[in-house]
Amino acid sequence: MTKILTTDQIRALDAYVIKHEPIASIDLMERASQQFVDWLEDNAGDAHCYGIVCGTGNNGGDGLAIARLLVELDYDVKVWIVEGGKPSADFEINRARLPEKVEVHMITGTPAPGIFDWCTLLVDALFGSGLSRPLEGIYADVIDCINAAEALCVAVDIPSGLRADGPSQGAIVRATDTISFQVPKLAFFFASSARYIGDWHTVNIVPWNLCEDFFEKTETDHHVVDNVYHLKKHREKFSHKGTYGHALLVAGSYGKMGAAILAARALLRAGVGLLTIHTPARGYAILQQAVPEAMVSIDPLEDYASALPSSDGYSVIGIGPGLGQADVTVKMMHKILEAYRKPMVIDADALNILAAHRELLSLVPPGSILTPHPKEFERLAGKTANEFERLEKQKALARQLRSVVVVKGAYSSIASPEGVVYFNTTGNPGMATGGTGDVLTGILTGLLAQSYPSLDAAILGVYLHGLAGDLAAHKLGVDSLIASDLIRYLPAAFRKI
Ligand SMILES: NC(=O)C1=CN([C@@H]2O[C@H](COP(=O)(O)OP(=O)(O)OC[C@H]3O[C@@H](n4cnc5c(N)ncnc54)[C@H](OP(=O)(O)O)[C@@H]3O)[C@@H](O)[C@H]2O)[C@@H](O)CC1
Ligand SMILES: [K+]
Repeated sequence: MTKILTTDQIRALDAYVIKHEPIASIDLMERASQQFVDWLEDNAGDAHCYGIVCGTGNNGGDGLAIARLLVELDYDVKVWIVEGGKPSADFEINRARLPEKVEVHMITGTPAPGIFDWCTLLVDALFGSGLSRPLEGIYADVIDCINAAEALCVAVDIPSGLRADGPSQGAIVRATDTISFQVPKLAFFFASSARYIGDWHTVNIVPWNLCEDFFEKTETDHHVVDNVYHLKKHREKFSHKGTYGHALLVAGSYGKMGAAILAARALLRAGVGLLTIHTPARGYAILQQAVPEAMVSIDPLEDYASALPSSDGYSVIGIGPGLGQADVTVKMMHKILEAYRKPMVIDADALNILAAHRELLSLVPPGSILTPHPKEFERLAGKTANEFERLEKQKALARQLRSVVVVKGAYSSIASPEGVVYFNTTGNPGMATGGTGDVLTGILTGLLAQSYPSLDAAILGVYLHGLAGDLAAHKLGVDSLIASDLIRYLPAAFRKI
């Protein structure tokens, strides 16, 4: 897991490295700029007319060093410096190091439209992590010109105008790519930032072994899930189906039996020992045929689940996919929550029932996993003004329920009962289709059945779900991906980790 640091912590990291490596700050800037140029060469080497747009802080200092390094590689480079603010010491050093042959344009007033027409690639080095207020005036005008230009735009560290740790206002650069130094910023994980960040990449400017101690001692609520291998349990030679738990899946209603099938198949592929599906009577034949490995518990009602014979003996209950919200189903859910004290996986209509009958929230067994998408989360926790606020509400809900709350999205966020958040990095837009959530419920229920601790199950399950999607997309492309493909590629995802 990589820790996501605040801008203050990143500043402290830079200071730590400067002191302990030790390295002069201008040399650290040189290293950052070199890494940036290496990335450009590998990924945008055919863009020959580089326009470097600089502020006068250290982000602008990076820009000037990048300009010099590109000139040394024989690219055509022009520099624009927006005047204002006291130049930083390292900016001044790199200003003096810039070869005389490089054209430097000072921007002192509103720039003319089309000012960047010459460029095929713009490097945004106006502001980085030192942004302290919304950008306006001449800076906003320059940003309008950058955003209007046809050139690709690669941001140094963070798009200018975007705040790393909180909601942004004012003008913001819309980059095609963002190269962040050492660690990604919190804003990178939110849908609302995507149009500014483009694709983000991190480059190391400090060898990890030199800052290991710093990272260990630095506390943060936010992590990136980049490896889950250590979480995976191994299947023992002398194990049997009892070893891997007996899951109960409560899913499906009239017109939504597909959700039950998807969740059940994923549950089995996640390695559960035994599976029983409780389903409305109409689902009996469907499920027996579609999922022969599962047993079926049949509800007295034809179309909706209304009465579970007993929840005793099951290692875990997964509830929600395709369940519907009929009054009889609400009553059944109330009874299950009163009787069952082991962790549950709660999704879809089961979440909507909790949102509409808030008295049930206190009955959620500690250690459960809730998997709302943003709309379901809003129903549960209320509207929020932005994703930073939503993240805080997510942590609060996880603490309140002493459970894991997963808000699904491009970077699904997984909040532990202690309010620590893990952002998942697998998955792709092909997964934005109906049924993929049901597959996730199945995977998580299957892992909980096998006695994975709830947080491990959530981190591992969300990662595997996205990885199965990535492997499927690699073969099939993102446009035609369907939820069943995730189940088909789940075995390969397990093998891969
Ligand atoms: N530290 C290191 O060792 C390394 C750092 N590196 C690089 O440094 C970057 C951080 O540099 P930085 O701290 O100098 O901040 P940066 O964003 O360039 O500008 C700050 C200036 O802008 C001003 N200002 C702020 N908001 C404003 C506004 N709305 N409108 C107008 N002005 C505004 C602010 O003024 P103030 O807030 O003080 O009034 C201050 O003068 C980082 O992102 C990375 O690229 C790398 O080289 C690796 C090594
Ligand atoms: K920038």
